[in-house]
Amino acid sequence: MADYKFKFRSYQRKFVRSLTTSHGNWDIREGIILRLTDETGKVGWGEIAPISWFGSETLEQALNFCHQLPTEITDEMIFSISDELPACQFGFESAMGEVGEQGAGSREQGETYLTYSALLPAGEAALEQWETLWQQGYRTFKWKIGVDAIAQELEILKLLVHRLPSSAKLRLDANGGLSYEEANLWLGTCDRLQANIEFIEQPLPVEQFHKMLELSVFYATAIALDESVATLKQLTNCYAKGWREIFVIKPGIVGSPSRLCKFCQEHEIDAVFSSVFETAIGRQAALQLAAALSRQNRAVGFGINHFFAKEETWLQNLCKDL
Ligand SMILES: O=C(O)CCC(=O)c1ccccc1C(=O)O
Ligand SMILES: [Mg+2]
Repeated sequence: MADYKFKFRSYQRKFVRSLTTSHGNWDIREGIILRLTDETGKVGWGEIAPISWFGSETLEQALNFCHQLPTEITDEMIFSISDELPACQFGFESAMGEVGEQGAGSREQGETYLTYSALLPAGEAALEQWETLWQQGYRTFKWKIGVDAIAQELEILKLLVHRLPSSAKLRLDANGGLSYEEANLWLGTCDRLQANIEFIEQPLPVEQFHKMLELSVFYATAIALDESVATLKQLTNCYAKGWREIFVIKPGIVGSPSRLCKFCQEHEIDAVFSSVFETAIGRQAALQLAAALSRQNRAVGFGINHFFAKEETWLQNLCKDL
């Protein structure tokens, strides 16, 4: 049983280009950095980076939770954080894990074996951007769909597939923004293209799970659930209802890392780990989980650095002040 001194601070970070999805534009990432210090003075950092439009708690709920905690907390308190606050479960539990770690370096290891998927800008800009990312070494790309008119997007897809080297893999992410007819059109097109389309991510809204299950049987192109499995409770539910294609796991919002590990060890799911646009603190903890739990060589969706300015020192300054 350990006691920790607890401190936190909220942050705001502007994207250099907005993240455009079928939900609209996202321009500023807001989150919370937290610090736990044990009796011996060992420090662990954690990050709470909710995405409420995706199914996690809101930043306000996370801040309220942090404010009502005492300045001294125990691991019991951390393990009893409500399932309604999945991003908080991740932030506190990963900070606690860091305090308990054996020494620097141990956590860096697994990450070197991961391959990364780069997020392309939505729309036509993808046709230009992929090349820079290819030169940086990326071989898997993700493009957002369901943003513009479908006819226009299907044209861009054909151009993109034509231009990408044949060894590249492409993921299409609809963020739940397609109608059933559009989903059929996308999946049918992907089946016919005979290109390296790795999967279509979350074609339909969360409520239409059974339709996605049908589509996953009907088409050869794989489907990955994302919004449908945003939290561990949803993930467990979709698995129980028979989902056996791909699961996108965003460690930053899925909930308790230890319960996620337990689930992944009990069920051999095909998982793709993905970023929530967290800072280096959350990213480190998320990638550690990805390295431990990834199977089937799925690239992790953490190739998102080009959405932020380079050489950012604000995080170090924030940590120094905390
Ligand atoms: O998964 C990736 O490759 C990049 C991350 C990403 O797309 C994303 C980032 C923040 C919020 C939602 C999403 C998403 O997958 O829909
Ligand atoms: Mg997605």
